[in-house]
Amino acid sequence: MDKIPVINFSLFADSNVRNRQTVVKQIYQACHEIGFMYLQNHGISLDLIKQVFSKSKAFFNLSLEIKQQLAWSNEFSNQGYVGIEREKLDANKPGDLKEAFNVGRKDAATRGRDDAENFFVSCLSSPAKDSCILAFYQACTELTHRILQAFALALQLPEDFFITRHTEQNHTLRLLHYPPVQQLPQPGQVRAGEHSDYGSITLLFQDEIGGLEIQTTAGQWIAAPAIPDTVIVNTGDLMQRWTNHVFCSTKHRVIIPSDERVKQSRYSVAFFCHPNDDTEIACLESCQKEHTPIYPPILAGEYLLSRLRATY
Ligand SMILES: O=C(O)CCC(=O)C(=O)O
Ligand SMILES: [Fe+2]
Repeated sequence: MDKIPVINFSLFADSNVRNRQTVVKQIYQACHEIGFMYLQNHGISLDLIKQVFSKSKAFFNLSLEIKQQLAWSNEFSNQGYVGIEREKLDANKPGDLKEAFNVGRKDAATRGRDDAENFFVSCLSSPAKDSCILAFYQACTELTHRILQAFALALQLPEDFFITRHTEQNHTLRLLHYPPVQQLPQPGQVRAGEHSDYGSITLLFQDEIGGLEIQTTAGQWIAAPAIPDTVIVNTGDLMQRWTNHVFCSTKHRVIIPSDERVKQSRYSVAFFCHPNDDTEIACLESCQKEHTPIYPPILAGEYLLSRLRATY
């Protein structure tokens, strides 16, 4: 598959079992062959998405000083502001030309929140305090649950198999801003370095600027432009481990536009869906037909921490 499929997700809620089964098959094929898809009729209100983008713009417009008061401080909470060039999604390349703000739901005590972060939570300018951002977090959680249901059916598992392992809301909602590129980038520097995502599924909403590319199994980079009224869904590394590569976690990156758009900001919003920390990610039985387990079992929480440590 060298094209990202567009799937009408409303049919998954259809009372007609055949229609439902058709969507499940399309999702299986997309995850198996390319690891990315566009979902139409995903159920998240366009108005809410617009509001989130405008809150994001307002936040990134704040002074660096204010944003730094909300700085990301450790991989345990994985929350807060990440400045330009701080993160290297591709560890071998210069830092990414982007800034980000991570919003999580994780209970403070279980992730060892320190005093600085208590300050962050109480800070009024924090998007993590915003009701529209929290409503969006909830809407994304619900959408990922419906997708996880389809995944379970696609893999011949009980319908609630993945949902019951995603109850802690360990997910991270990430606002992203790629500022206009005014200076010559360092060699190999891009807006977001080549990487695959760490968790089970990612939802991605983007503006019209473009630059997102994904790598096909043949090694070719193809553009993944915004398609109105759709959300991009991709499978992450934990899902790839769980399914023994039946579902693939595909490399992607955000390049610097080679035209006038280089002078414009790009905004996107990603929702990284993660299993409960104590979920053992061990190769699913229904995924052992083609080959024996590729990876040893690992706990989801430990895996995520190791990946975050490697990128900051
Ligand atoms: O901004 C985008 O379009 C992609 C961002 C991304 O891949 C990520 O943050 O993992
Ligand atoms: Fe990504």
